[in-house]
Amino acid sequence: MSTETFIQIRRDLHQIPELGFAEYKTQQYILTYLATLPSERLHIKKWKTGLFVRIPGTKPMKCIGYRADIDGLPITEETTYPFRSKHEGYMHACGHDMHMAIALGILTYFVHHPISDDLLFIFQPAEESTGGALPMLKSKEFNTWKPDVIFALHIAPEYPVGSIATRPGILFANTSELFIDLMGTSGHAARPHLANDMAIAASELVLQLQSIISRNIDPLDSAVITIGKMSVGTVQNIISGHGRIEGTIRTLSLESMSKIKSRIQEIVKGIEHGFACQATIDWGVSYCQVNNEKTITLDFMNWVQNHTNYQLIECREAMTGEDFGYFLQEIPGMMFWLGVETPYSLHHPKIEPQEGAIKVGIETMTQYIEHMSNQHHM
Ligand SMILES: CC(=O)N[C@@H](CCC[C@H](N)C(=O)O)C(=O)O
Repeated sequence: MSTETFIQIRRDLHQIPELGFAEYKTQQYILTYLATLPSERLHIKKWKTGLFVRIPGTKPMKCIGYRADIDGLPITEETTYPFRSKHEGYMHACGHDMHMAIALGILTYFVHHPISDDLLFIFQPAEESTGGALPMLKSKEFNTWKPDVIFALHIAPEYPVGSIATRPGILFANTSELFIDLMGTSGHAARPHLANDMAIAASELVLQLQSIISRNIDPLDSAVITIGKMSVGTVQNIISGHGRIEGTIRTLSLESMSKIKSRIQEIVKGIEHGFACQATIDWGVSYCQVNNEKTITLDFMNWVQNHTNYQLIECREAMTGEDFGYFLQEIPGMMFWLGVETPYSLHHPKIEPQEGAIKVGIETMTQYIEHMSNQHHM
């Protein structure tokens, strides 16, 4: 099967982005594609809007897992593509369309080229929001087919096509969402002394939160607090009695995560006192860090360097989050960045990953899986 097939698959999937646990068309698209492959080689289990696909090996000694995330983002697309999203307000802006096309390319190769070991492909919902990895990992379906080793990749706008970047140990950060509601008293814009304005309290809170990273965290231990959304008020001449900020916390250590959370609680208490308002904090969803298993990662890195024409980059940790970290807590394995060079970042409405990377992803993983399987059958 040629790479063009998987480029087309990526373009088809690009047009139907769906949010976490609502990936109905995406799941159906993958199932329809799988139905074109020899059915005796495939065992398929649906899990919510995701899928597990197992390819039995000829003489299995282990099961090798490969995971692709499948959800899109609530972003209005601004690319120049003729195959833009048909779902207004939603976009594959984090490359999950590429991830799925590559996974289907690897899967298709092994349907036609059997290896000794069993393979498990995981099409995982909701990476961008509430996290599909943890419940998928706990599911009966997963546990009957649990792999012994697991891999995944993520596209990387900052690296050239033909490059692969990774490192042993932490690759992606710990994350926690952050939602804070502030309750004051609304009122007439001309009578501020009779109201309690949460626009001022929320603004002050956002600024104070920024001091945590610079003043409370060890400068050698990176952390991020980003407030991505702030909402107050209804119209310009009504004082807002409610303010809400929504953000995310990223840390490389769990100590920094708990330090940040306790500082946020203290600062929010200060805002309550200072502005005579009531506040609630909701920590939302947390992801654990992506911690690449050392031996497997070094073997993969050596193999890329010595057996492919691709460029291996030993990269630094990133403050991005990935619930693939939960798979790596239970199963040894690793994740890597796949270069797709584009000037726009992940989650940008204009991001156009270079499709040449699809071939790189498929070739790298098919050949490495074959190497891994042969190595242990000698
Ligand atoms: C690869 C990537 O961009 N992942 C997301 C996932 C984080 C979701 C999480 N619920 C949060 O925002 O805290 C990211 O934003 O890094």
